[in-house]
Amino acid sequence: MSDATRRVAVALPRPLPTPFDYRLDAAAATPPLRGCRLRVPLGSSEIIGVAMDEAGDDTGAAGDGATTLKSVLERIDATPILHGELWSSLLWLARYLHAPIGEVLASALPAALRQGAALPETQAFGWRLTEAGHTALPGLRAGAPRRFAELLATGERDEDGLDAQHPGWRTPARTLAKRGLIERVAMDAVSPSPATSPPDLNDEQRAAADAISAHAGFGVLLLDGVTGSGKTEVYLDAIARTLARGRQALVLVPEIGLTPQMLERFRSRLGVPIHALHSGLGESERARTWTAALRGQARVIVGTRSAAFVPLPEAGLIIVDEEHDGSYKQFDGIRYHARDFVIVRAKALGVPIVLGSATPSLETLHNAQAGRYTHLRLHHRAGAAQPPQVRVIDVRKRPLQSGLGPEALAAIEAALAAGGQVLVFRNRRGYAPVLLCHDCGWSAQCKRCDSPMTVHGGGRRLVCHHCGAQQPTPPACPQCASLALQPQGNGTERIEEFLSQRFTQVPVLRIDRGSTQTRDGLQQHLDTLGAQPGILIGTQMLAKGHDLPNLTLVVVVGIDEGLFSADFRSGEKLAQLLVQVAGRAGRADKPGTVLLQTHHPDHPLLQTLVTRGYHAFAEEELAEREAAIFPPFAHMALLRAEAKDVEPVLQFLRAAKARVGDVGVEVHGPLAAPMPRRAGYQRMQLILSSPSRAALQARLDAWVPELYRLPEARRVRWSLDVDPVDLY
Ligand SMILES: Nc1ncnc2c1ncn2[C@@H]1O[C@H](COP(=O)(O)OP(=O)(O)OP(=O)(O)O)[C@@H](O)[C@H]1O
Ligand SMILES: [Zn+2]
Repeated sequence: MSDATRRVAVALPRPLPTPFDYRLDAAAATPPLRGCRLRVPLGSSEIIGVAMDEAGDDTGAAGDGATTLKSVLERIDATPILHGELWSSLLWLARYLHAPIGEVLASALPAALRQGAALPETQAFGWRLTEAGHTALPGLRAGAPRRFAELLATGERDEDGLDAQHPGWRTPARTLAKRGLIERVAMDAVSPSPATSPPDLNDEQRAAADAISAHAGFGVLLLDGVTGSGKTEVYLDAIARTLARGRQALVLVPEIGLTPQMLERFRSRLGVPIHALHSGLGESERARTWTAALRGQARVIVGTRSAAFVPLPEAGLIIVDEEHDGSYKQFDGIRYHARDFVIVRAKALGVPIVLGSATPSLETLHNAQAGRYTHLRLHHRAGAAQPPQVRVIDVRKRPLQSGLGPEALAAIEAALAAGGQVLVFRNRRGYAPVLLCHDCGWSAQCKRCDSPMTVHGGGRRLVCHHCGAQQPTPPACPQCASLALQPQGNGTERIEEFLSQRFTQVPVLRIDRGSTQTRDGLQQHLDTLGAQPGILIGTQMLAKGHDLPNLTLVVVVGIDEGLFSADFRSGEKLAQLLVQVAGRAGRADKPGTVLLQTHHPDHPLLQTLVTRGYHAFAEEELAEREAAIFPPFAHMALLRAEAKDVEPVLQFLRAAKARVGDVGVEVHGPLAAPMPRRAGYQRMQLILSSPSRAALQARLDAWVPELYRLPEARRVRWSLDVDPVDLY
């Protein structure tokens, strides 16, 4: 190797335990190199990796191995795109999850950058009314140009926001610009121009907002406020103050919480462009937002799980809304928890982080009780709204029609007659959960999963919700040829069918993943309903984040299966869901009622929740978890493995188990996964558990590298999940 080359370790987006070494021309190796993307050969193809360090001297390897090192094909970035706090936090994440560093670094990058695209142009432009425009506005003829001018009169608008919220804005803009009534401006040249002013915060909101702003450095604050208590107003106040200090704010929201309405509320209140990051965006838009954050141009970033990876060079505040939400955990690939990761980032950045929820996770409540988090409470609904009245309805021996009892039907009728809207909540998509032969007992099972197929399309189709397999409903029973095939139980489709026949005078809308593919679709649905009386039937898509002022009745059906699930977190999840759904009712001046239909009216979870509330439930649940030594009183890691046959899975997990050792960590398994077969794969797992996070981490440090070397590992697909949220 000549003097003109250097050696560099490159992290590749592959399940490899360590980076690979490559050669790099000295001319291309000038620092700063660490955190720059490099195009390198791998096997017979090319791949984008990230330089792990400044290029080193290659003399140590000269002569022997060095000649076999392949050369870097291209250095993509002149300066690092991953550096500073984000770099060190990602390294921490890879160590904590015991995940390949190259995969962790790659998942922090938007797909376009991961594939080697150059950093995009990020200068944002917007439009504003000129002085001539202000003068001319009252005299403009009615029409699109006037409407656009009126919009700009409420404040400058950035082009991205216009594209998203006012498609078709360019034509009227051209007309107005020609007459000198509006002008195009670089967005960082404009000062915040809020179009709406905040309500007067009540005392609890004020105290919470002040407590957040009083935090100069790192601190975790739990904003624990009942549904409709005005948590969003507290966030907005804290973000406005962050912007005034010249700092960036990052807001994480659950997957279904990021609606155009929510973005518009932020934009109009804060008066700056809001940079949204979610899976509905195109790749180039995501890369642009990420890069704008890297350059400090994006001041407010609102995004779902993966927004936890945006660079924050001028960070001032991080907020996690609905911190208990399951969508913050990534379920495949790099299994990070966005909330937990941004807590680590906030600490490294030295900024406060707010975790908001009406139903905080038990982990978070436990941390607050231990004094690690500041606990801020909002006990009351904001404005004039009252808490909803919750009633448990015993439906044992009662006649049910598509799952609805007489009390629920009477209540729906009364609510509609009074001009209100009704939400019927059922957390099952499709027509019916099972297709059963009434003559021989046969039921339709997925061929590839240990699960029944769900009936869809009014009974015409069978769909597996686990692997996506589909088929037409058989005309007769495949086992006994009888024609007595009956859909059993009720999904949202069937409830919709029944209610739309029964209440013909009002709109009946079903909102679930089947009927509503996009966030905007959901909003369009809600817009068609407007304020008129009507019925919404929904899954958990409708459980949160929506403010429907006329919603006065919520009926919850089919919760009983959740009461008896084996998963240790199922009680917590059910309680959170019930409280969040109930929280949709009576959010404005009309009082709300919630009916919980059940065959188990005396179940302790329901009793505690209804008579004493979520926090009393959480206390009891925490006591049980402590007694059983479950999280948050223990820390877990799950080793999952799957293959077409069960034998190699067992061999791998047994070999892995034999190498754990027994210091400070308990190992359970190999156990079948709760769904032992899925999409044709046999699935099993080992559970590692320890009261000490440090002890568990120390064990994993030694153990995981060994797993890569096990010969048995080659015959299975395996993955490690640190802090699993469910055991599937
Ligand atoms: N101080 C206030 N005075 C009057 N109205 C308020 C005040 N704060 C909030 N509101 C209104 O109360 C409603 C609920 O507020 P917000 O959406 O902020 O609640 P939230 O706690 O985030 O709700 P959830 O967790 O249930 O989604 C909104 O319509 C909001 O405009
Ligand atoms: Zn299946």
